[in-house]
Amino acid sequence: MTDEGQDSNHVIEVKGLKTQFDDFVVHEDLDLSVRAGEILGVVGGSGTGKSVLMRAIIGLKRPSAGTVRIFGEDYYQASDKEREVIEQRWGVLFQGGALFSSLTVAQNVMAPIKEHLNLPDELAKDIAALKISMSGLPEEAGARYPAELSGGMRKRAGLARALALDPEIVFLDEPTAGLDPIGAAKFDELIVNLKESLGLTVFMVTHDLDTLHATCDRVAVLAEKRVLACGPLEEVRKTDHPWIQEYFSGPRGRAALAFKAS
Ligand SMILES: Nc1ncnc2c1ncn2[C@@H]1O[C@H](COP(=O)(O)OP(=O)(O)OP(=O)(O)O)[C@@H](O)[C@H]1O
Repeated sequence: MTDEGQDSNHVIEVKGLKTQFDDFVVHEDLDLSVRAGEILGVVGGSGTGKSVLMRAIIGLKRPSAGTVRIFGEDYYQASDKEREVIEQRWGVLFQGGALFSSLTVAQNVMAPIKEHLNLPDELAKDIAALKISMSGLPEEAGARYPAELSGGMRKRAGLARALALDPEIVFLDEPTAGLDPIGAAKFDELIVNLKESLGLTVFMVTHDLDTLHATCDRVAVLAEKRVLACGPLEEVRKTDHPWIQEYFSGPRGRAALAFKAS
């Protein structure tokens, strides 16, 4: 079951995607669309290719077949200049934050601003401070180095950097992995607030069932090299597939559902 169809409201459209490492095929004939303003959660068993899919969409893993359209543009057919324009319209939070360890949080957030926008230092600093605050970090966190932050703070710092250029799409790779349940729930809340206040589209790879319930408008399940089901969680969880049944209706899936209902 997928509810893809044609929709001019799609900001990401992946069609017939094939990715591989030498002879090892990760995705084959994969279709997926992401609608403007939604939070789409991508789930699937370990090694099903969630991260590789995200990397294929953001230009870090060239597909061997298929198309990736972002904002209506064919990303892999675009010129370098066109690609640069597209890339400035998204932000990425990699697992672990991927911050520069030798830079402070503020300098990390300023890095994309300085690289892409020709702004005076003072203005870049003010923008960085705003993004740090939007990500729920105290002002003084800007002066700290990544190693001096807790895991949850590092995620927020990574998010501040992902928001640096006022993106329309944010890609999140397992944003709540490694956070305690309270920290994870707060991060979920932050993502939903940012989506609502900024109109962000969010593409999120996650294993976290509570996050899926708390944040996602739709869920895409990766299995058998493609998107096996995509739609609202209540519909996807009814799909008759062993992994989907195990994942959503196993003990942890039932607990997440009960938590949501409480
Ligand atoms: N650089 C690489 N070279 C070779 N194989 C790779 C590379 N990156 C990923 N793979 C393989 O591609 C497959 C999909 O990897 P990917 O990291 O996307 O899985 P995933 O669904 O995100 O897994 P997990 O939930 O465990 O993080 C895996 O079998 C992995 O070993």
